[in-house]
Amino acid sequence: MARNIDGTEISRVMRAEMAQQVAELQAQGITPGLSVVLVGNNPASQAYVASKTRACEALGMRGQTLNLPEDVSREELFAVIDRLNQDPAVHGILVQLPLPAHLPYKAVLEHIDPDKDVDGFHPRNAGLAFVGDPRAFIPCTPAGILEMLRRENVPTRGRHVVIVGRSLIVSKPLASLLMAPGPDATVTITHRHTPDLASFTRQADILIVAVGKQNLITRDMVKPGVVVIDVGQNRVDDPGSARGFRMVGDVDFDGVSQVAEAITPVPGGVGPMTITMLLANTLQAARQSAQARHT
Ligand SMILES: Nc1nc(=O)c2c([nH]1)NC[C@@H]1CN(c3ccc(C(=O)N[C@@H](CCC(=O)O)C(=O)O)cc3)C=[N+]21
Repeated sequence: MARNIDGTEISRVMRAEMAQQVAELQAQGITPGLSVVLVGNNPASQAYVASKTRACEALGMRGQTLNLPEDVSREELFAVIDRLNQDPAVHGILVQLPLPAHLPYKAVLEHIDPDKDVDGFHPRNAGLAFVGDPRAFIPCTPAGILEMLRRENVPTRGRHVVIVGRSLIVSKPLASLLMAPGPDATVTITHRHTPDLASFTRQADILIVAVGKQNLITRDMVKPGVVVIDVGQNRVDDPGSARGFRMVGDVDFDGVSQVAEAITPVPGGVGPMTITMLLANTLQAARQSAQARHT
């Protein structure tokens, strides 16, 4: 039976460490602040944004949400971002994705000051991360997965990591981080056009799944002893539960647990770690802005 990798518990430890660092900054007169821009009223996005700002406040940081109407124009959204870019009390800016179709999300992400881009989605940060420059903000989900592997003593050197999915937000930065000196993994990325997915996933020493499809990975598709990281966040109807739904990942947890060495649950795995790394990036942004003012 697989060991559970508990993202909630790792997050609790990391957030306690960070609360201490926030207190130290506050003693210097700096309160780290995150502003989240939410366009429209998608219930899942509203829930994620609320948990991000709540996590900020629990650490003694400022968490602010700017909720803009679904039909906001590109110019109005840019003006809001300009204002946050210029506000010295705002250290981190996050524009919640996905955006409505009429808004060009790449141009929007490029409009954020790269020094406040705590998501790490601005091309400058993506490029810095790609070349291994420590000044980059690392996207929160990849950073959270690396931190989990490190803290759970999962070796990566020379191991075959198979990543299912090719997203800009998770898979591409994660592949580049895992193959870099340090982690030293051998990395394969598969995606919707990869024939015979199982022939790849069965080779994985570490299998990372970031697609958004319930039960994509079943027990027959993994090698005994594999470490499985499930990035999926899928809602399934559950009329008996308080919210009317429950969260599941992309992996058939019960089946794959029979053969895996370790596995991250959903909820309580990668999700909380993503939020923890967002807090870490906001703290880093606040520290760097303090340093910039002293030089
Ligand atoms: N600019 C931007 N940055 C993001 O980082 C970003 C985004 N847009 N858009 C959407 C995705 C999704 N995402 C999640 C983070 C944590 C949980 C999380 O903590 N989930 C809980 C369960 C949540 C529940 O039960 O409702 C868990 O896995 O334990 C979920 C989803 C960040 N995203």
